[in-house]
Amino acid sequence: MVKICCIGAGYVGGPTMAVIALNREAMPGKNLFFSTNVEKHVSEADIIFVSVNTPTKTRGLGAGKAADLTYWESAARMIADVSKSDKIVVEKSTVPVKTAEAIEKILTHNSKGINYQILSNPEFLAEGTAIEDLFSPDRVLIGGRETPDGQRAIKALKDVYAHWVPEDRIICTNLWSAELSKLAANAFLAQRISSVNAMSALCEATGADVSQVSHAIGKDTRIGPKFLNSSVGFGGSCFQKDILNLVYICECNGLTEVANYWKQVIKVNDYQKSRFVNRVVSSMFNTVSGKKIAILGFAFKKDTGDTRETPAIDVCNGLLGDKAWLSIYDPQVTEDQIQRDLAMKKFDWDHPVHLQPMSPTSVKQVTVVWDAYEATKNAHGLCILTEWDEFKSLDFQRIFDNMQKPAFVFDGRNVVNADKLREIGFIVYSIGKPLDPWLKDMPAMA
Ligand SMILES: NC(=O)C1=CN([C@@H]2O[C@H](COP(=O)(O)OP(=O)(O)OC[C@H]3O[C@@H](n4cnc5c(N)ncnc54)[C@H](O)[C@@H]3O)[C@@H](O)[C@H]2O)C=CC1
Ligand SMILES: O=C(O)[C@H]1O[C@H](OP(=O)(O)OP(=O)(O)OC[C@H]2O[C@@H](n3ccc(=O)[nH]c3=O)[C@H](O)[C@@H]2O)[C@H](O)[C@@H](O)[C@@H]1O
Repeated sequence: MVKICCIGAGYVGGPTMAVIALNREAMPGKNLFFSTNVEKHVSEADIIFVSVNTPTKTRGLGAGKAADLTYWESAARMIADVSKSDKIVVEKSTVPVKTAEAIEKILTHNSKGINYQILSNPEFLAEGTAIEDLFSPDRVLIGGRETPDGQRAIKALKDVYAHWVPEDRIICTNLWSAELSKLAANAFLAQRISSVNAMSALCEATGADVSQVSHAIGKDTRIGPKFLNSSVGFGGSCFQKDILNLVYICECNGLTEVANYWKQVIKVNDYQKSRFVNRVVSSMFNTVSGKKIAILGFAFKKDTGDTRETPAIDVCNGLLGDKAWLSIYDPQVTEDQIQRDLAMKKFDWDHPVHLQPMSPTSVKQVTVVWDAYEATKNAHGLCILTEWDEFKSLDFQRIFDNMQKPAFVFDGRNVVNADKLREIGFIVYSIGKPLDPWLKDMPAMA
């Protein structure tokens, strides 16, 4: 029986190993172990997955763009140190194109006669749907060397997935295609959101409604309906990181135009967040200084407590920069996390916790509460930054009664019924929707 070990038990490594284990034995649970004795398990394994962090570099060459492969390299060196038999090493982390070549060099230069085959097997799961995505993936991608040994390694990994994934969904390619396809998939997905968000600004300027536009274009089977929801901006641990990485690789290959093309996806995302902040401030008489503003939702999307690169961080920091007082409510994010996020430097979050900066001093204009009604009490405005279902069924009359007047709602996820809220008396801004008369007269966006 093939023995599998995974280095890195985070969002990707943990669920991936659980699903592989569940699909191999009649008695699931007896074949899945979590251990810190990494040397022992690596030396016993036939196939070693590596799903450690690959954050954006914060210092040195390529800072702010290139992937930091420190954790990957240390995993590879450890594999080289402890291995006594041939190994298949699987890149599960998202890595720059050609990483396999670097890993191969580290392993073979320390090989003691052991044969290593490196495979690229990127992961496409999304958070909140990880188990469904792993059980029923659109595709599994395996890249390897085009040598007989490389092809044998591909077959060995294919056999692992073939326990539950139909064969026609397992795509085998060369190494570089597999590595690049992961970056390309995330870049295309993020590009769709930036495209619809760019349209949202034009919708506001013209009286078009972005939901109607999305619906109309999504009906074209060549475009398709998914991933066309306008928002305050995309977040999450990977879209920005992977596009920056792609941009860096293009630049290193002298492809400036291609790099600039993809950079624009991030620029539009940043524009969308600052556009939202500008809307809030300009609507409220051009100042939010000393005003209480409720923030409903802090996670980067609903059904997760994950705040990595959440647009809420930039929106909150933008409002704090204008001296607002924020009262934040998210059903799954803790006060400690929010305080850390608002004080942390860009990209520091994507390192193992023990390597992150010590607990920062808390931002004093921020309070975190466990109830949307508490958050909105006496507030001048409320901003919806995550599309939690519970925000749709809030008692907005009660909220209105307890807010300062005029009372503003800024819906960054298009979750509330703007007409109903206007009937109650709110001034409502919904991303990409025809503007409230109040907002029409306010200064145009930067
Ligand atoms: N989060 C997601 O939804 C997806 C992430 N990815 C990619 O997968 C990779 C991992 O991402 P996540 O699982 O989200 O990260 P994570 O931060 O949740 O997990 C990584 C884990 O690796 C551990 N680690 C780091 N160095 C180690 C070492 N030398 N030995 C043992 N453990 C070590 C860390 O302590 C951490 O627990 C990244 O490259 C990411 O881009 C790919 C698809 C989806
Ligand atoms: O490489 C990764 O880490 C993963 O990144 C994303 O998954 P994830 O970040 O978990 O979440 P998504 O559902 O893709 O959402 C990302 C962001 O885009 C936003 N979004 C999504 C869809 C949409 O129509 N509009 C929109 O603004 C979400 O609110 C969220 O902030 C991809 O969907 C996964 O395929 C990929 O494996």
